[in-house]
Amino acid sequence: MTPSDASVRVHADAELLAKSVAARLITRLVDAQAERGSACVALTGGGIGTAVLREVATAPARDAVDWRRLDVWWSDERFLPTGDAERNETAARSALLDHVNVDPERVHPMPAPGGSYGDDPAGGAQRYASALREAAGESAGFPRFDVCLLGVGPDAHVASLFPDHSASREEDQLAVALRDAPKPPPQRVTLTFPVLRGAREVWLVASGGEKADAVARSLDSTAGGAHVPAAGARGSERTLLLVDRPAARKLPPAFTAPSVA
Ligand SMILES: O=C(O)[C@H](O)[C@@H](O)[C@H](O)[C@H](O)COP(=O)(O)O
Repeated sequence: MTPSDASVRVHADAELLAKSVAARLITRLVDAQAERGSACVALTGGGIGTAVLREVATAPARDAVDWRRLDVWWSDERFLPTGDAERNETAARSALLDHVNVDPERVHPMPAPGGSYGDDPAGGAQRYASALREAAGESAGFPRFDVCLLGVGPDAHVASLFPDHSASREEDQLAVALRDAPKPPPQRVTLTFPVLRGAREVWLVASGGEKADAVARSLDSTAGGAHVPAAGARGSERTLLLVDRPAARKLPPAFTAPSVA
């Protein structure tokens, strides 16, 4: 299936961006549950990604989502002990998951050191890939996320897919380990592009002027995901680039008028 081109929404500042993405996420999950009886989301880490989850937790319409019928995955994780403050899982639980009635059996954190695979992130990546396959059943190969939420690094990385890293060129494994991530901590587990691109919708969320270059490069469909990961992250049905005005300042003028006041 041809990846979808990105549509851009610009909001005045980071707070309004986080609130807007939260409202959009609630509506998207409600629609998915109405259409298929359940919804499936992949969360990310980082400042704006976690801010979105905090806004979901306090949104008036929060409980329009049937939290018991939601499957929660992660697109990447820092390979740190469970409960470590630097884990994306820890941030997501604190921001949202501990405040809503999710089914613990349907929340799938990425592995931490000390599991059956020991302290090897590669073993953790293999374990997560097996969990993805088990959840999808034989036919699909891995779950199709209704929304794959991704932050964007200043180097245009998404999840833990960094420019020109071997993980960003991986097309067979569903999840891989890094031991040399440019963004600390160095040991990480990440989904690969085939899984991200299997999402119905990919949402790239970025705030702040330091992301302006990466945001502009993310629209370059000729760049290729290995060199510009944000340009390779596309949903099978829809891709949204959701940014605040500072992050949009290097986009073509047509995009920089805010979608809302
Ligand atoms: O583990 C991580 O750090 C994230 O998964 C990473 O991909 C993050 O989303 C981006 O680096 C943007 O982070 P900020 O929004 O904090 O800039």
